[in-house]
Amino acid sequence: MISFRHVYPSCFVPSSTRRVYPGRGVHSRHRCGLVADESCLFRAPLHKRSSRKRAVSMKLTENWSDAARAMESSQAQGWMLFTKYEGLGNDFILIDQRQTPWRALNTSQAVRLCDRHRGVGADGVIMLLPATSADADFSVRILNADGSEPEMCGNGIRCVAKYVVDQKNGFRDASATRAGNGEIFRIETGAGRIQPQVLPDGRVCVDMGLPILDPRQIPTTLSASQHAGDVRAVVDALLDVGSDARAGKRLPTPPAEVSPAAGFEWRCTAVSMGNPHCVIFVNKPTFAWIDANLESLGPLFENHAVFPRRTNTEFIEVCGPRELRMLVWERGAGRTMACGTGACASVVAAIISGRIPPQHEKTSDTTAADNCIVHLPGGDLEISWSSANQHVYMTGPAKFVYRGEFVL
Ligand SMILES: N[C@@H](CCC[C@H](N)C(=O)O)C(=O)O
Repeated sequence: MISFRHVYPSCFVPSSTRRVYPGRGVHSRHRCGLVADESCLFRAPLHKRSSRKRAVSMKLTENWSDAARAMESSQAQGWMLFTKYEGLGNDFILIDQRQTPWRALNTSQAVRLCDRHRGVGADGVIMLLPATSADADFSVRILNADGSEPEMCGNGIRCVAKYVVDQKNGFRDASATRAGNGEIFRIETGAGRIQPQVLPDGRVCVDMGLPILDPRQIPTTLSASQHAGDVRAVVDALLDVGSDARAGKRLPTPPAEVSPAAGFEWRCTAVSMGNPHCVIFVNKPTFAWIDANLESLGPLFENHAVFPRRTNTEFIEVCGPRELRMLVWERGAGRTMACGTGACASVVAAIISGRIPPQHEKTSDTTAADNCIVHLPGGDLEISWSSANQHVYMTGPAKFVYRGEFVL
């Protein structure tokens, strides 16, 4: 027996007082907030024009076989089933098209679905699709909240792996921490094959592959300044952001203790984890100032001319010998509570720039790695950079939020 819990009115927050970070559950201006203790069906017709039609109708069910039947008949009428997952508050609408091919979402449909006021609300949409080669289990296509298509998404891959494990169990207890049996999934992404594994403690460890440091492949027009192993990398390159009059007007004057106060010259280390990242190391007061001004500052980095495919930007305070604190402005999604590829890129940047001493030389010992904890607004990620195969591994949680269906 599934019990349901109304979250209205606690989730009904007037837009003027809404928190910067969106809620993890059903979150809407409409009186629709309803979260099940174990699971919840949420039916959201996303009509373009009439705001009245946008009102969300709930469809409650007491068991999952009823739900599955209801979903099947709904699909025949054009309703599409989705499942919402979150990894440290970075939230995604998963659409499983492995068995039931459906047309791919286009940019404007993804934008409408991700809209936190008029849609379901998420940082991105992830479509699970059949594999295109024999050495993969399935593939994913990812869309950012602005409809653009990134190559990779670390938190999203953890969510997808957890989804596949929960789905095998019919989503019973999906919202509880469900132990994995260590099965490794081989997932094709725009950044190559990525391998997540759901661990016995329910967290997901992802082999994120090799970091890319060659500026042409990131891509950035910033010049490589330093050797990192065999390649030349962009390390602490000078980047002018916010000093021109138009940009300057949008930024409040930083207090004296803020490090880039002189002309807004930032030091940037560029790393790709399949998608581009610009990592900026700052001191504690600067970190606080950036947090207060991220909405003005973030787009200036994201759209800077030196990043021809735009960039994700991480602001990092080194807060311990092997600990980083991170704020992120994501390409195509803005401020998010966490970014898995960003945390991996930041650890690589901290090591190649000498801010974190490497623990190991290259070795054939597969257990040797440089380990680091990254504190993000949504929680912590464990990142380790293997000294044996130079792959980066990311470990963190992924949680079921609710299931629902939409028509577009
Ligand atoms: N949040 C993600 C990254 C999603 C893609 C990114 N916005 C991009 O455009 O590259 C993560 O956890 O890695």
